[in-house]
Amino acid sequence: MKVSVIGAGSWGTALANLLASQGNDVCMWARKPEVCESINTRHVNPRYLVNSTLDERLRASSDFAEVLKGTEAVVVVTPSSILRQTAEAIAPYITSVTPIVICSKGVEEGTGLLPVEIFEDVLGHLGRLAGLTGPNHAEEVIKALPSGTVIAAFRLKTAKFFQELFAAPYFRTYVSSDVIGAEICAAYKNVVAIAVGAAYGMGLGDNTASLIMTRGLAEMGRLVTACGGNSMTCMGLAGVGDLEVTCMSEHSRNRTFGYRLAKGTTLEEYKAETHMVVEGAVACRTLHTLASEHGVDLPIAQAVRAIVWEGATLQDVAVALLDRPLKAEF
Ligand SMILES: NC(=O)C1=CN([C@@H]2O[C@H](COP(=O)(O)OP(=O)(O)OC[C@H]3O[C@@H](n4cnc5c(N)ncnc54)[C@H](O)[C@@H]3O)[C@@H](O)[C@H]2O)C=CC1
Ligand SMILES: O=C(CO)COP(=O)(O)O
Repeated sequence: MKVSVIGAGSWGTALANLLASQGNDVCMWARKPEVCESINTRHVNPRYLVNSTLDERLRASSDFAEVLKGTEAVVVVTPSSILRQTAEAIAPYITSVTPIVICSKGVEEGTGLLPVEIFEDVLGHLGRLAGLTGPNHAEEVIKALPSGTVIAAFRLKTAKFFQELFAAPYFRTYVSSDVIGAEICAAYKNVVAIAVGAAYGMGLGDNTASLIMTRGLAEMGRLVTACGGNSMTCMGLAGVGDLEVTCMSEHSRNRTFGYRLAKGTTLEEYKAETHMVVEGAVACRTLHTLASEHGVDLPIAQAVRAIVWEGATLQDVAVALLDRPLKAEF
């Protein structure tokens, strides 16, 4: 199948490589021509996953027309902050029924829209849209280490289309009809991972990490339910699965950023050092829009927001969180 992957960061590269290795005709869009040149000639992405040799059949271009010519499926893997501009950029080159799966994790600033909703807003035709999310660090998928993921779509046929497309011996794909739940979990777990990383950075222990993860999961469930999603999604790969890997893995940018934050590194310094997105740093702000709209209290997300964007100290925020009124667990 002719597949277009939009975005050549770590996750775009790993997914494009997976699809090419399964025999698909894959062309990946990268912003920088030198990245395309390196992928096409040396089969290496010079900026992300630099130690991996990519499938020789994988091609790259910085020209949307070339990448999307004759495409039968589009895989979007840009940072969530540019999803709207990505949807607008691909619009002239796709048909009104081309299936699109969005693999980015986040919530739109200002509107509170989820990735699939942003694409619906720009391109219409909700039925051909899907979201892919789960505990999937690119660093492990590129090495073909077994992973599982969830493909959520409002239309089962679309979810099954992408389930078949991505399925590989080491990549197990599940379908779900809960797009809202899956995409809220995806955005939310990154925020909790920053809090866990920060706790470790402050010298706190595994009990603290577990407390943050479990109460973070409770917050996630409240928001998913309030927004019309299925709270059971929080118990699956998109929820607790991804929460666990992002809070605990050495590969997690969000967890590492939280750790470094506690040691005095700012968001700008961390991003300049790694060239990588830290989606949770934005999501702690954008999720607030959704939470306020639905009257949901999110103390952990609020704490992360106060530290990252409002200059609060970790110490003060930790004390305030622990000082909240005592209550029943559920
Ligand atoms: N890295 C991972 O293991 C996973 C990442 N994701 C999600 O996938 C999305 C992409 O993440 P990564 O691939 O990790 O990102 P990354 O940090 O590895 O790379 C970001 C990519 O976006 C490009 N980019 C940045 N600003 C841009 C702009 N204004 N216009 C066009 N391109 C721009 C960069 O050049 C780079 O190719 C995020 O939403 C992330 O949460 C989801 C699952 C796993
Ligand atoms: O979404 C991810 C794993 O599923 C990636 O998380 P990080 O951005 O924290 O690395």
